[in-house]
Amino acid sequence: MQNYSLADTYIKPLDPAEHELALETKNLKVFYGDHEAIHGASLQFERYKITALIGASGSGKSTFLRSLNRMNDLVDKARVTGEILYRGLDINSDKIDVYEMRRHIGMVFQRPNPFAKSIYDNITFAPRRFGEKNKKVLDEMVETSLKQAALWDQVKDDLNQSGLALSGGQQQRLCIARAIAMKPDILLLDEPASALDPISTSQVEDTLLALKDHYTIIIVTHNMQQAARISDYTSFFYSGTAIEFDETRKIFTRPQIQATEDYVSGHFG
Ligand SMILES: Nc1ncnc2c1ncn2[C@@H]1O[C@H](COP(=O)(O)OP(=O)(O)OP(=O)(O)O)[C@@H](O)[C@H]1O
Repeated sequence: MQNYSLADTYIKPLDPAEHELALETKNLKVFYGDHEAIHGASLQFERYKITALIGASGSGKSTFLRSLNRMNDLVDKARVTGEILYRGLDINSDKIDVYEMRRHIGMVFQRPNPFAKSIYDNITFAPRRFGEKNKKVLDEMVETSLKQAALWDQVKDDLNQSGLALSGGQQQRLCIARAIAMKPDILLLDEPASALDPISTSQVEDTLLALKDHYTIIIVTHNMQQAARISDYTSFFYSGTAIEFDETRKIFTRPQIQATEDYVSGHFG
């Protein structure tokens, strides 16, 4: 594989006067033991937009994404430095209540992972744990989040069926519904469609496009067409560095950096 300079980067700045920011990282580094997997990423994420993180396997996309709601806290030997600014707070600080923060910054994983419970219980599990007991409120929450995840019409007649009885695409939309039941501001998705067939993938993409009205979405994807189809901004990661960040149409038509150009045009390596 050709070696590209990690110093050669282009990160388009988003002027906060014109672009409301939902989240921003400043010099974010992630270490696994002595290995520095992310080399000081400073990226901005605009509110109510979809930002795609692309790059070859091992370039650090998932590591970066996981750090945005401190999932790396759960990874042995992982250490994160730098700032992750959300509503003026650095969520990487020791003073942050991580469980409370994750209500605002939710995550959906690569493989659909519904609980072995009913559809209703999948969605109400976390809200009940956070103290919501009112049946009417919970019912509304189930209906709203299933509607937002474009699953309501398919499951409304049997909310007691097991989440595991749904198709893969439906399970992933149930996981999205479960994540948005907590009304987060930001949804992090790590290759949410990679385990799905093309029809389910397209349904999940439609769901994400519809969710953009209410949520800021940051998505890791290996699928270049998917990034081009659904995202407003794209960041290209190479060897632990956010090499380029710009509007998606620019990344795919006129990238500033050779490594990005080679990656998006399939001439990488
Ligand atoms: N739990 C871990 N422990 C140690 N090293 C890790 C761990 N997770 C990831 N890494 C290392 O960090 C680097 C970035 O990996 P990461 O999984 O973030 O890349 P990625 O771009 O998401 O890859 P993929 O597209 O294959 O998921 C790699 O060198 C990887 O080996």
